[in-house]
Amino acid sequence: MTPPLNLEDAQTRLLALLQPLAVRTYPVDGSARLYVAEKVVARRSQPPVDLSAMDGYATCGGGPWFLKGESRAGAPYDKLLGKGDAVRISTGAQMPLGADAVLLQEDAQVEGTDLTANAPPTARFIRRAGLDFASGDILLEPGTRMGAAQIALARAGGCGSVVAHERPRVAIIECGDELCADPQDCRDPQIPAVNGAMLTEMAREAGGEVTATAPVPDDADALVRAIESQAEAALIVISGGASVGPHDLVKPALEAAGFALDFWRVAIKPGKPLLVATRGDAVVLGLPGNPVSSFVTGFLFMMPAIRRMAGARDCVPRAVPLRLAAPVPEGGKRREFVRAAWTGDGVIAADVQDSSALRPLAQAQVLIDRAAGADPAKTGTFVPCYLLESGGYA
Ligand SMILES: Nc1nc2c(c(=O)[nH]1)N[C@H]1C(S)=C(S)[C@@H](COP(=O)(O)OP(=O)(O)OC[C@H]3O[C@@H](n4cnc5c(N)ncnc54)[C@H](O)[C@@H]3O)O[C@H]1N2
Ligand code: MOO
Repeated sequence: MTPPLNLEDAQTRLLALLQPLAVRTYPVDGSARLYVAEKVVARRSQPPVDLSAMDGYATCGGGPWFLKGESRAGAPYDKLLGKGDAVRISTGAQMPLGADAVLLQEDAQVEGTDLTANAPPTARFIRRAGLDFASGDILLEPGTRMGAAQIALARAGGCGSVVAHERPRVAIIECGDELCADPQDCRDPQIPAVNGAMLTEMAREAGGEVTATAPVPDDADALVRAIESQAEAALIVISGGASVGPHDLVKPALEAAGFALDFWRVAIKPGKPLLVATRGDAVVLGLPGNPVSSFVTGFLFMMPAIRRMAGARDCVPRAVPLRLAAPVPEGGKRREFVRAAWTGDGVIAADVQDSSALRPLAQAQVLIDRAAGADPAKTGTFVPCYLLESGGYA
């Protein structure tokens, strides 16, 4: 048996098997979780003209001023202001020609058409044309993930569509005789199947278009049939049966279906018995069945694999240093991904780190990356952490 790979080598091997998918044009409003394949370029400037950043008065020169009219958002005042002139102005309304400052409404005194100030007007409240971007600027680089802010930016730039990679088709197969599809109708010794639903969410978050099958029994033929039925998928993810027991059938089933093993086992905890196999262009990712092992390997391997096919610039999660709010013991034999909760004061590792324990996982905001054999770390130490809500994709 070859020794387990280290994490980065295993991720590199998996990603090298996959290519970004074809590109097409998508309406910008439907582009969430896609990765742009071509630069998104501004077709207009933002703001297109100088605007007021506050409600108040656009003024020209020192006061007092004579109020000549109003500039509202969408309805500008279209005459030139001379010294001593002012107009009422709203946030987002165009600065009239000749105006050089904005007087805050709170600092203004108005009597009829006479305006005086308790504090001087300032040019700081003018939002200059092109402050955000100018026409022709690159708004989004290829490989950027479309999300709420990116959709807003592309729209602001006058773009109605983006060119992005197709969503990778991902098939998720969970296996085990003990698994029951309906969590409400599950009698001992059956257990509710959780990994399929969990990995489906994670795969969608990474940009995949997911098909999940009902749990497959621990039977090599049934598993082969399930794999063959998903032959259209760019990535087949199998959860469970990846270990060494007599009912751990994934490896033999894959061999029977003509897949070649690329690698098996990675030196991480949880998640050691991960496997990758290929047949032609088809790639199978076999994740260990313990739910937390499936989650962690889904996070470290499945999501990056999907991002790679979806054309992401950065595929693997990125760690950020966070402060320990409680000490952690020395690292074990394998590099460990420790479930931890974020408090205002820092991160606290959960007491229970068993790879079957879903409660500490669901209460965690981060995974602390603990090197094998790391020294014990005290409160206040900064440790590398992966943020779970963003899929570790910063
Ligand atoms: N002799 C050895 N035994 C084990 C080793 C080893 O090296 N030598 N590795 C252990 C490690 S580490 C892991 S992780 C597990 C992974 O095993 P499998 O991938 O074969 O997973 P299963 O045996 O199928 O299931 C493990 C556990 O998780 C539950 N499970 C599985 N799938 C689901 C699901 N979809 N939803 C909910 N729960 C699920 C299953 O009932 C088991 O309790 O192997 C160790 N053993
Ligand atoms: O690697 Mo297993 O995932 O330790 O439980």
